[in-house]
Amino acid sequence: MQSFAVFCGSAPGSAPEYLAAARDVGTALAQQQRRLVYGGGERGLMGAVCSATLSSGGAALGVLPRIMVKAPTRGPNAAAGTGSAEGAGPMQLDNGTEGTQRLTTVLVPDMHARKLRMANESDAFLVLPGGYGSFEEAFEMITWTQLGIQRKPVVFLNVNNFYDPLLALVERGVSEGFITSAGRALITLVSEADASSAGSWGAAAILAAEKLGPEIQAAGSGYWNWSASQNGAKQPADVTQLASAERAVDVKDLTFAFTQEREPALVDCNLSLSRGSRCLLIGANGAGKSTLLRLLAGKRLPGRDAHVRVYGKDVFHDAPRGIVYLGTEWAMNPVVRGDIRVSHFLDSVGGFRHKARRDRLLDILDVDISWRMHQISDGERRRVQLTMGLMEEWDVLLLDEVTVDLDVQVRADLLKFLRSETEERGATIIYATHIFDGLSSFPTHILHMQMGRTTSSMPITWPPRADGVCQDALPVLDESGSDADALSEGERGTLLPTALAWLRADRELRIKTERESGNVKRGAKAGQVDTDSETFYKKYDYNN
Ligand SMILES: Nc1ncnc2c1ncn2[C@@H]1O[C@H](COP(=O)(O)OP(=O)(O)OP(=O)(O)O)[C@@H](O)[C@H]1O
Repeated sequence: MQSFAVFCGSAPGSAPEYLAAARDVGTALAQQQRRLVYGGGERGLMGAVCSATLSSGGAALGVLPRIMVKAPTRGPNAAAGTGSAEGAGPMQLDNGTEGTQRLTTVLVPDMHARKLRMANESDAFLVLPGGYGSFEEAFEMITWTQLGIQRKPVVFLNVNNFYDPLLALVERGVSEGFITSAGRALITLVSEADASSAGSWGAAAILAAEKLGPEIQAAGSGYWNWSASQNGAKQPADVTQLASAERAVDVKDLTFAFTQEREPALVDCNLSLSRGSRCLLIGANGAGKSTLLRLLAGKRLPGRDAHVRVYGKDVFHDAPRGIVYLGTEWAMNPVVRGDIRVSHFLDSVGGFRHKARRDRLLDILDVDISWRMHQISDGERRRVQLTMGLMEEWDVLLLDEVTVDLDVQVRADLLKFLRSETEERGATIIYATHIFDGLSSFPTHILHMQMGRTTSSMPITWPPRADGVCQDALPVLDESGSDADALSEGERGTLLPTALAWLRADRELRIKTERESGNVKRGAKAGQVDTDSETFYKKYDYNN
C-alpha cells in the first residue's frame, strides 16, 4: 500500500495524546515512504499529521474544498481562496519553502468531490479521533467497500479509547442483525497495546491496514458490480455515476492496428487517471500518442474486447458525454479556412447558451469576434478552435498538440485556465505535446509512450514523488555524469531533460530492434541508398 488517507479532527482535542498520535501517524507514513492523503487543513490533528509527514521528509496530498481556503498572502496561489479559518493557509498553498514542495494541495468544488478524490488517491483509510466530519468520512468509506464500489480497509486508531463507544455501536448493529459479520470485518481498531508493540500509533495503523487490505480483497467484490449492469438489470443512474466516477479514464492492455497488414500502432497500452488529473503524453514522433487520444475520443474503433472507458463507460459502445478532443487536423478543413465570421462559428457551437464561459475564453484567448476565418493567422485560427472547443463544460479534454502555434502569453493564460478547470470542476486533461517550455508545473501526471507502448502501468505522478514511489519508469539518475540517456541530480523533476532522456532511449531502442531484425528503416543507411536521380545519373553520366 503506497497511499494512506487520514481522516481526523480539525480540532486538536482536549488531551495531548490526540495530537501526539496524529504526529505519530504523519511520521510513520514518511518513515515507511507512504504518501499521506488528508483533508488539506492546517489546524488541529489534520495540520499535525501533515506537518509531521513533511518534517520527516514525506510527501502529502491535501484535498480541500475551495470555500475552506484561507486566502494566502504570498506565493503562487495568493488569493486562490475565499477565506475560512477552517482551511489551509499560506503553509499549504505556498510552494516556495522546502517542506511544501513535497505537499500538493488540490482545491475541489465541494465536500463530495473531496471525499471522492481522497478515496481515489488512497489504498487505505486511517481514522484518528475527530468529530462528525471524521465519522461521516469513515463510514462512507466503509459503506463504499461494503457495497463493492471500492475494496479498501478502514482502520480506527483507538487513542484514549476514543472509539470504544463506536465499536460498541457497530457490535450492536451486528447483534441486532443490521450489520453482517462480513460487514463487521471491513473495519479494524488498533489499541494502545498494538501501538506499543508496533512502536507507534502510526506503525500499528499501517500494519493493521496492510493485514486487513488483502483479506477484504480476497473476500470478494461487495454486494453489486457497480460499473456494469448485472443480468441486464439497470443500476440507478446516480449510483452508477458514483462508482464509475472513481476512474475518469481507464485504458487496459489496449492494442490497435490501423490495418491487418501493418504492425499495431498501439500495443498493450495502459492509462488510468482519477478525476482532476492533468496528464502529459510524452513520446517520439510516431510513438502512438495521437492514436491513443483518438481512440479515447471514440474516433477510431478498436477490437470488441478493448477496454477503453471514460467515467466507467465504454467510449465506443456506450459513449459518455463530456469528452472533447482538440487536434491539429481541424485547421486543415477548408470550411475552417473559408470566408466565415468568427461570431458565426461561435454561435454554431452554442456560444449564446454558454455566455459566461464564452466571454471568459474570448478574453483568455484574445479573440476578436469580427475576424474572418480566411483572413487570420494559423495561431489566431487555433485560438478560435480552442474558444469553440472549450466553451461547453467538458469532463475529459484530449489535447493533441493544439497549443504549438499559440504565442507564449496566450499559451500561459490558457494553461492557467485549464488548470483551474481541473481543480474547480474536477475535469480531466490528457495532453500530447512536444513543447515542454513553461509546462513543468502543469501536469499532475506524465506518461511515456515508446514505440506504441506505455512504459508504465500507471502514469507517473508529477512532480516526481520525493519518496521515490511510482518512479521506476523515469529516466535513471546518472551518478557519473557520462550517460547521455540519464538525468543529472539537478535535472530530476524537470520536464524537458526527462523527455529528452526518454526520447534518446527510445531512438536507441528502435535502432537496436531494427538492427537485430536486419531491417534498418530510417536514416541515411550509408552506402545503401541511392536517390532516383543518383541512380539515373550513375547510369547515364559518361564522365564516370
Ligand atoms: N492513418 C494511419 N494509417 C496507418 N498508420 C498510421 C495512421 N496514422 C498513424 N499511423 C501510424 O501509427 C503510429 C503512431 O502514430 P501516431 O500519430 O499515433 O503517433 P504520435 O505519437 O502522435 O506522433 P507525433 O508526435 O508525430 O504526432 C505511427 O507509426 C504511424 O505511422
